[in-house]
Parts: sequence; C-alpha cells; structure tokens
Amino acid sequence: MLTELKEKVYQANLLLPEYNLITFTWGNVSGIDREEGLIVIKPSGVEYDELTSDQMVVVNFDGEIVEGNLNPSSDTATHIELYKAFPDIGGIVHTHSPWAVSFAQAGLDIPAAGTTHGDYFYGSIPVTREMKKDEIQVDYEKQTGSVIIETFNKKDINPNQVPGVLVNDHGPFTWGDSPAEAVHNSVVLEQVAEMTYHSLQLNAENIQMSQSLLDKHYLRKHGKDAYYGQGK
Ligand SMILES: O=C(CO)[C@@H](O)[C@H](O)COP(=O)(O)O
Repeated sequence: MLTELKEKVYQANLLLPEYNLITFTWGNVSGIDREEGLIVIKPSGVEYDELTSDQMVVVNFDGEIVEGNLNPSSDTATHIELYKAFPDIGGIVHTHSPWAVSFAQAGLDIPAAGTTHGDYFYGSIPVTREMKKDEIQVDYEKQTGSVIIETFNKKDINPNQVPGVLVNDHGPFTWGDSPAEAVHNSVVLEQVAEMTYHSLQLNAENIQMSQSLLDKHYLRKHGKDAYYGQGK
C-alpha cells in the first residue's frame, strides 16, 4: 500500500540525521495521499539507522492504523490536525533541532531578519502560546495541532507563506508540498534560528529586515502567483 509515498517519507526521514536536525530518535516526517485520505509517518522510537521503507506506518485521519506492524509516531495526532487545516501541504516534519528549540523554549518568534529567512518564510516564524493544563493532560499531541492552527488564524498568517512554527516549550514543525520540501524548510528554519540568535546578540535594535526587501526576496523565490505582498 502507498509504496511510492512510503519510500518518499522514508528518504525524507533519513535526511534528518544527514542535516543534523535530530539526535537519537527525536523527530519524525510524514507525507499524505489526499486522494486516499491516508497519511504515511515514521514509526515511533525507531532509530534512523535501523529504519526501512516498509516500516512506515499508514494511518487514516482518525489516527487508526491502516497498515503497519509498528506504532506510528507519538506526534501523529499533530500531523493529522495540520493536514486537515492546511489543505495545500503534502509533507510535515517535526524535530528538536537545538536553535529552533531555543527560541521555542524562550517563547520567542523568529523575526524575519534577512534574505535567507525571506526566501522561505514571508514574515516571522511564530511561536505558539503556552498550552493550558487540560490541553496538556487530555490530548497533548492533538491540542498541539490545534494551538498551531489557532496561532496562524489569530495572526492571520498564510501557512503556504510561512511553512513552519515553533511549539512553545517543545520545538519546530515545518511543512511543504512534499516530505522532501518540508525537510528543506526544517533545515532553513534551524539555520535562520542560529543566525538570528547571533544577530540579536550583535545588535537587537537592527534585527527586522525591511518589508520591501522581504517582498522582493519572497517574490524572487516563489513567483508572482505566490506573492501576497503587502509591501510597496
Ligand atoms: O517531541 C517528542 C517527544 O518530546 C517526539 O517528537 C519524539 O522526539 C519523537 O517521537 P516518535 O516520533 O519517535 O514517537
């Protein structure tokens, strides 16, 4: 079942250690077949150097295992909520990459400080609010998805333009039109988190790039159709 998507998700998972985005078994990548209404995700707790394509777990939108002998990632419910709310995405990544986690634990957005950021994220990468006790105790992973969606709705952010978020006290989730693109966005997010941390240390007063430069760089990379510039 979904052999081609399993291979794509498997290969995308292998990129996480390759780009030093994870330690041990932290993190996971998923992909979706929207026609079938099925999601393929990394099995929980499996070491990346022991992973195989046929271990990928297939679940439906209720989180039920449709195919697979292993448990799906413990973050599966978060992935499902995001696929439901963001109809254009085809792949999702969660990691504990250290610079992104540093901003998430500090409860800080990653501001758009330069063109590296602006090429991929049309504005700040938001951090979610802290979760409430009942949200944590009842169904943390599903509520994590809900709080991410709440953040984008409240801040009127287009997830196609800002393909990533920092879950407060936890870490980053990124997405894209495929598992591979979601990984690419994870690498960029971690890079801009580190660069922005150092820029803040050097001169916090000068951190925000201009809207014109952000518009130009986002337009240059994503083309006119994707351009939602508020800029001049
Ligand atoms: O954030 C967490 C745990 O805090 C998870 O993302 C783990 O880091 C990976 O869990 P599995 O995907 O292996 O279940």
